[in-house]
Amino acid sequence: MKKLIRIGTRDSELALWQANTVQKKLQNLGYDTELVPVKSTGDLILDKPLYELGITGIFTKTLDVAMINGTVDIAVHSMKDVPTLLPKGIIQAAVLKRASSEDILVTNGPFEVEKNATIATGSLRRRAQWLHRYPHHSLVDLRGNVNTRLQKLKDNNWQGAIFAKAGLQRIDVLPENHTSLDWMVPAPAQGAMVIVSMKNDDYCKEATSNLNDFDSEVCTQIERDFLRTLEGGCTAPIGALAEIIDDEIRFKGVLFSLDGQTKLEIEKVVQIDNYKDFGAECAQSILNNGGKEMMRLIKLETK
Ligand SMILES: NCc1[nH]cc(CCC(=O)O)c1CC(=O)O
Repeated sequence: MKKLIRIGTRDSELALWQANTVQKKLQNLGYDTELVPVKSTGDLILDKPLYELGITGIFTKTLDVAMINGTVDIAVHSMKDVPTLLPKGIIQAAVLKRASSEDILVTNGPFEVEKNATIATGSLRRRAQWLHRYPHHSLVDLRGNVNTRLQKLKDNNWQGAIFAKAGLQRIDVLPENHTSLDWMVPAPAQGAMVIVSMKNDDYCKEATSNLNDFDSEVCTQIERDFLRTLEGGCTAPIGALAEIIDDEIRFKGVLFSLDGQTKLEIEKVVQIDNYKDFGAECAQSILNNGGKEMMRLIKLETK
């Protein structure tokens, strides 16, 4: 029997673009769909850095509740915003083909890294990696959706702000004045969109399975296993990127101290067939080589 699939989404322009994309793909497959935008806590509290709020899943919780209450059937998220442990009863139904995973610096006019500079970002991971490379720079916090952040950059006397390239490309606001930060390790699953559904909803699971991209699923799983094994529910400067090249997966994972001074890093290659425990093993190796102590300090400092 044909059912209406109600697609839950945040109401930012980027979230709506992503949910719209999923809606179109499902409609092309013959499914009936409807978009249901909701406001998330993460979009309402904008005056504090994310890590200070101490809530994981701040962008996804409202939609989890809507799905459990049955007011929406599926939800579309930027996968990097989704906690590594999903609430009971909710499953990852599909990972869409990943876009660019890269971080970029959007600049306010000409910019030379040698000089003193003020760079804006709300992310511990971006902040730590920036300070590791440019210890003489100052960093300021920057929150809000993509358009708000672009506007704040224009309104302030900062030299630049850091963004995920995929987010700017999706809503077509990538400014000309940007530089690629190919040395920065992205957030686990950056650039990937995920659809979640209820575990017992066979109709939606079947419908959305058509949208899954296996390579993106494998790479994001490795990155998120790495994250889950390292952080155990807290927020830390962690980057991870897995890429499939021929029949191999190349992985790079990093853990930084909050001030960016200490960096633990792993780079490893694995055959695709052996990907299952790979992310967790890479994290274990970091934990055994100084990572445990570093995570303990990060937890103390972000409390
Ligand atoms: N936390 C905000 C967020 N979540 C997903 C994206 C961009 C899209 C993506 O990475 O998939 C962004 C914006 C940014 O980091 O600049």
